[in-house]
Amino acid sequence: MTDDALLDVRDLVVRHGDVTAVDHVSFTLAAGETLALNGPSGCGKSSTALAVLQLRRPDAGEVRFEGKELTTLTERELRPIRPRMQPVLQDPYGSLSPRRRVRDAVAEPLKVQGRWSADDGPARVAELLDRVGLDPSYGERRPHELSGGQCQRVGIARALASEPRLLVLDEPVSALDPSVRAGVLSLLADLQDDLGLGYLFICHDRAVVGHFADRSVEMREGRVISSWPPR
Ligand SMILES: Nc1ncnc2c1ncn2[C@@H]1O[C@H](COP(=O)(O)OP(=O)(O)OP(=O)(O)O)[C@@H](O)[C@H]1O
Repeated sequence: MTDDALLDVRDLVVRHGDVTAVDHVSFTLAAGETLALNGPSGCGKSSTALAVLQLRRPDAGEVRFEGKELTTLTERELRPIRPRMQPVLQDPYGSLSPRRRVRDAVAEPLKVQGRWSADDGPARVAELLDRVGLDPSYGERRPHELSGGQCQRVGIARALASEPRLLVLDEPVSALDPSVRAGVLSLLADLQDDLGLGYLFICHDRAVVGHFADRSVEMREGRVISSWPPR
């Protein structure tokens, strides 16, 4: 176990009925680093991501985040930790409520976590939108009034509202037009530089992985079959 790891996953196992989706997977991730989970459809990437986030409790193994073992914690004990590890999902529209304005989607984590005040809450939302490259006037829009790339930026702003240390990015650019992918990846790189975030970056596209990740592990049928650079 490495002391300076932001995330240290050991022998993770996730079963869906008879299917072992994740079969003794181990990896570490440091703050400020991007680790890609790469591999074909069905190899267990999303199951790994959900188990890291404790959105699906693993069947065995350890998930140590900021030095704390999460798999043995109760839901109540996890509550203060959850904001610090945030997912960003593939489908930018699906992760936002269609009826809710952008400003309310970004404000929600602040309100739920008791960090909202009428005095400075709206300014914080405007600042978060600006941080992801959106004019604060976009706060008045609803998801269907945004492009896919803008919508994904809102998803990132919403994740940042929780002041996370780790983003679990599950195919964050796969649903986007090739022409807007580079912009979103470059935003993620800037945010990582500025905030020292760790990224667990799930991606099936090797070209994107090679360009964006510091390290990668390749999965097949629930197992890690290789890692780059080699250990
Ligand atoms: N909720 C579930 N119930 C039953 N089986 C599941 C469930 N989720 C995943 N699986 C199975 O577990 C295995 C791993 O799936 P998982 O979604 O983790 O892989 P993936 O690499 O993320 O695939 P994709 O890139 O298509 O999302 C697959 O065989 C899948 O069918």
